[in-house]
Amino acid sequence: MSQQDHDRNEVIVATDLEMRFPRCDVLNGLDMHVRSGSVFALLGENGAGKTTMIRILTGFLKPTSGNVRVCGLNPIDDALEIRRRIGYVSDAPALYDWMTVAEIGWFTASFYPKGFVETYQALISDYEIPEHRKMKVLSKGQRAKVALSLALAHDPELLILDEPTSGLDPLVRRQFLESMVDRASAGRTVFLSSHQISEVERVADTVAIMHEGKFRLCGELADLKDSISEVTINLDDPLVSIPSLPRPAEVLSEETEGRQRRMIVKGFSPEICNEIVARNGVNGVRDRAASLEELFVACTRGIAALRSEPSPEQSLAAEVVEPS
Ligand SMILES: Nc1ncnc2c1ncn2[C@@H]1O[C@H](COP(=O)(O)OP(=O)(O)OP(=O)(O)O)[C@@H](O)[C@H]1O
Repeated sequence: MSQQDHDRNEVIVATDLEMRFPRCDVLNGLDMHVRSGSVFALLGENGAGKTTMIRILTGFLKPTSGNVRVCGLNPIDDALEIRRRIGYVSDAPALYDWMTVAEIGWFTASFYPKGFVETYQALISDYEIPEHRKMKVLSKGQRAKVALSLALAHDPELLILDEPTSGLDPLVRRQFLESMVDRASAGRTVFLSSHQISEVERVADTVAIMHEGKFRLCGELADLKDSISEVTINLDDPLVSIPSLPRPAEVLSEETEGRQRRMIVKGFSPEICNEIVARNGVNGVRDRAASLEELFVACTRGIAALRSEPSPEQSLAAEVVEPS
């Protein structure tokens, strides 16, 4: 790590990252800080740019602009050194099909310090994979286990995983997730992208939700869950309009069903709740902590809904009802 990153205890630092492909802008000024000793989970819809981000971190792709440091190194200038220091499993690991499970371990060991083969063999044996079987005849899950073993065998300070549990059966999945938490407790860092929200909820301490090329939300999972609520407002009349919530509340998504308005709100408080309850036409307000899945939907689909044109019914409400 560079002295500066080291002082801040950050293993990945990205600032103002932009990635533009012809006809497709994937990253639009993204900032990211990953604390060492954490499990950092990157969530996003299909095509949000998770793999693109990981390819930039691992030096396979040069960003259009912006700065990125991984373990204090520049992924383009120091790509080989970064790949030696980190462990990386892509969403479609390229493994030499003509080699056996044992041979691929010996081959990969030549790029790493002593001790690699022994650790690799121990992991392969834990996963119950026959050493002398050829890679090309392994099942999808067995290949995923070999790829993970190869990425873990040099005990990297940073492990980067693109969709790590796809192909693993529930038992191995659970074992694997627990081992990621153990790594973080031992001071190692795990950076993973995933669609499995319930898994992320179990293992991650920091979560980032990517949307339109930026992090729409990023923070410690416990803090995000504490600061974001699902708020349900019951109205006397479906046409009653509710003026915007006072600051610091921020509405991430909103939907109306009859007389009920349901919002995902950041920074909701008992004071704001009392203020809404006191308004004319409001029958009651309920709030509860939002789940990670609700946050994800709010930050992706909900944003589009908030930006879309108001329905004729909503416009009418705005015209005919004066806020109290
Ligand atoms: N080399 C490329 N040239 C042009 N467009 C690309 C290239 N690589 C990726 N893209 C586009 O960038 C966008 C983000 O792709 P990416 O694979 O990073 O998404 P993702 O979040 O990993 O998606 P998924 O969850 O489906 O795996 C997509 O629209 C994809 O088509």
